[in-house]
Amino acid sequence: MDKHSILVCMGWEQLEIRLQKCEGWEQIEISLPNCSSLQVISFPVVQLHLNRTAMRASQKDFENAMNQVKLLKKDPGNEVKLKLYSLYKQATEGPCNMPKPGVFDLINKAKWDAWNALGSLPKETARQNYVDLVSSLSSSLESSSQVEPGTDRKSTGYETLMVTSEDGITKIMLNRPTKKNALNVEMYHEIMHALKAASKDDSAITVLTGNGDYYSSGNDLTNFTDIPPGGVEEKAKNGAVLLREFVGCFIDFPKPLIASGQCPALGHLPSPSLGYSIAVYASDRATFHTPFSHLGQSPEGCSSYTFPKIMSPAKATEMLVFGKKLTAGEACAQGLVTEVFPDSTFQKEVWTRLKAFAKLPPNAMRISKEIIRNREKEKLHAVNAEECSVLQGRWLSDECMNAVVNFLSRKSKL
Ligand SMILES: CCCCCCCCCCC/C=C/C(=O)SCCNC(=O)CCNC(=O)[C@H](O)C(C)(C)COP(=O)(O)OP(=O)(O)OC[C@H]1O[C@@H](n2cnc3c(N)ncnc32)[C@H](O)[C@@H]1OP(=O)(O)O
Repeated sequence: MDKHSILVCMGWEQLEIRLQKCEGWEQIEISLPNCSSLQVISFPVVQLHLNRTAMRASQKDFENAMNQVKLLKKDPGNEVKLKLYSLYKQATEGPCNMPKPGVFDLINKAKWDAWNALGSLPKETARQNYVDLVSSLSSSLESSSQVEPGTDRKSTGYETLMVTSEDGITKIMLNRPTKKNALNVEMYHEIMHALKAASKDDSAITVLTGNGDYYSSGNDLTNFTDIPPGGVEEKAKNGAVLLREFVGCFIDFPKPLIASGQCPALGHLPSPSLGYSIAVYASDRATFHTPFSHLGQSPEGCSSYTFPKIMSPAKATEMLVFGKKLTAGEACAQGLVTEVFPDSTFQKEVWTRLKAFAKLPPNAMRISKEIIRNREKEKLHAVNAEECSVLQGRWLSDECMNAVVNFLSRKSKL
C-alpha cells in the first residue's frame, strides 16, 4: 500500500489528509489529530474511484511522450509498437475509418487492425493511455535491460554482425540477439560482405557463430512485409536473387569455414547444407531444425541435394519435409555435425581446436578444400538456382503467406 499524507492547517486545528492507493482505488482518510481528546478522529473512509478523465494528459505531456519514445534505448517489440501506433492514431485522428489494407500488405494490415481495435475510444483517453504506456516503458526498459554489452550495436562498421580477426581466425558473429539472430535483408548483405572480406584477409580459417541464446532463427519473417511498388511478385523475385547470391557466397568461399553453435539453430544457417565446405561444432544443448513445410516453403541452401547424400534419403525426408528437429547428438550421428562438445566446456574446447587449426599452413588448407569441393561446385550452384526458383513460387503461395501472418500476429511459433 502506498501512503501519502498532507497536513492542512485550519485555524488552530490541524487536519491531516492521508491518501492511500489500494488495488487501483484511491482512499482518502481525513483525521483531526489535535482534537480536544487527543484521539484521532477518523472520518468514515471516503472511497472513490478517481475518474480517469480528471487526470487527462495535456497536449504537452503527449508531445513529451512522443519524444521519449524516440529515446528508448531498447526496441520494445512489435506488439508494444503496434499499441503505441494505434493509441497515437486514435489520439490524433480519432477512430479508424481508413480502408482495410490487402492481406499481403502485412505491416499496414497489422497497424490497421490495432487501430481499428480501439473502436470509439475517446481521443483524450487514447492520449492518456499513450502517455501512461510510454512512461511505463521508459522505466521498465531502463531498469531491466537484458541486452549484453556489445549486443545489437554497431561494431567494425557492421549493423548486424560483430566481426573480429585474431590468431589467424576471422570470427563472424551474427549479432541480433534480441531477434534470435533472424536474418534480415541487411544481415544477408553484411554476411556476404564479411565472407568476401574474410576470403581475402590474412586469416587462415573463418568461424561463423551467433550471439545470444539462438545461433539463428533463420530468415527474418518480417522480410516478407516490406512490399515494393512492383508488388509481392517483385518481392519474391528479389528474394530469390538475394538468396541465390547468399548461398553462392558459401559455395564459393575458399577458406575452411567452421560453424560453431552452442544453441538452437533454425532455418538457413543450421544448414551444414553447404555440406562440402563447412565443418560444424555444436554443444550438446544445440538443436537443428529446418521447418520449411511448416512455413509453406521448400528446402534451400542446397540441402535438397546435400542432406540426402550426407544422411540418408529417409532421414533427410524427416528433416526437410516433416521438419523433424534433431538434437546435436542426432545430427552428429547423421553426419550433419562434425563433433558435439559438452555445453560447459564448449567455448574452451572449440577455441583450443580452432587455434590449432589456424596454425596449419593456410595455402595447403585452401588447396585441400578446393580439391574436395570443386568436383561438386557446379552441381551445388545448379541446385541452388533450382531451389531459389522453387522458393520464389512458394513465397507467393497462400500456405507461406498464412504461416508468416500467423507468426507475425503472434499466433504461432516454431
Ligand atoms: C519474399 C521474401 C524475401 C525474403 C528474402 C530472402 C529469404 C530467404 C529465405 C530462405 C528460406 C529460409 C527459411 C527459413 O529460415 S525457415 C525459418 C524461419 N524462422 C522461423 O520461422 C522462426 C520464427 N521464430 C520463432 O518461432 C520463435 O521466435 C523462436 C522459436 C525462434 C524463439 O521463441 P522465443 O519465445 O524464445 O522468442 P520470441 O519469439 O519472443 O522472439 C524474440 C524476438 O525475436 C523475433 N523473432 C524471432 N525469430 C524471428 C524470425 N525468424 N523472424 C522475425 N522475427 C523473429 C520475435 O518476433 C521477437 O520479436 P519482438 O521482441 O519484437 O516481439
